[in-house]
Amino acid sequence: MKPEMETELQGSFIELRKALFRLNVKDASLLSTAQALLRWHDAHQFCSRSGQPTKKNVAGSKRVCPSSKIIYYPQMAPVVITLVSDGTRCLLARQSSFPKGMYSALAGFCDIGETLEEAVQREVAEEVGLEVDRLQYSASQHWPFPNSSLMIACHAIVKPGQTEIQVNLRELEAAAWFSHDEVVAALKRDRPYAQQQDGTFPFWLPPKLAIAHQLIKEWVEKPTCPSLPA
Ligand SMILES: NC(=O)c1ccc[n+]([C@@H]2O[C@H](COP(=O)([O-])OP(=O)(O)OC[C@H]3O[C@@H](n4cnc5c(N)ncnc54)[C@H](O)[C@@H]3O)[C@@H](O)[C@H]2O)c1
Repeated sequence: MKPEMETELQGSFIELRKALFRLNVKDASLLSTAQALLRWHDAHQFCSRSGQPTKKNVAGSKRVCPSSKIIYYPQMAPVVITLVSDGTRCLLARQSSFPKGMYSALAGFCDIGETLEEAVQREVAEEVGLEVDRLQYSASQHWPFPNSSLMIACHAIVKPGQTEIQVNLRELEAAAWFSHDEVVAALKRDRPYAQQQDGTFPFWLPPKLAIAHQLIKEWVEKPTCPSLPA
């Protein structure tokens, strides 16, 4: 591990986020994995059955309770992230906690017992009131915020006639359809945080490090998803 990354590991959660955005994608992935493991060890120092201290193995890949013999392994929570399209536009949303002006794809934790397909359909229905089908897997990513998540990214198309968004304001601040040109322009914005003269912030997209960026870029390159079955 590079010395500057070891230093970053000592930092707080906010510092970690800043560090990740400064690094290239590969180093950021290493850093986020290391930080996630450190946080997991810190949060699993005691056995949930015996209450006794657990012991880390030499590799740091698990913890064992000498009393109950239970072995604890680091875990990741599966999260689906979906770029919904109607064939010509894509649907992006923002939470009030996002940086001003930033929109992303729809994301949500999988419920226990759900398939990925069911999780995508439930999350899209819950967040924007739309039914989707024709799912296409894109890629996956480890994501350290707030704890370790396995982001599973896919594209989906709304069912015919299903384009009216009903934003669930308990989960989102806003959601909207964006044209291809609007998304292309947003991807080119190099100083997204800059406030405009009228006090508003321009529409911008997650940085390259986030799998949301990759999903959006894929859609820009193939907006009609020709590889999806008709
Ligand atoms: N890498 C990316 O491009 C990208 C993009 C968007 C979201 N994300 C991540 O995806 C995750 C989910 O996104 P979101 O918008 O639903 O996040 P969120 O933080 O709004 O979480 C929604 C709710 O899920 C519940 N929750 C938290 N941890 C859980 C867990 N382990 N299992 C089940 N439920 C849990 C909580 O009640 C929380 O309020 C977040 O960790 C977010 O950081 C990553």
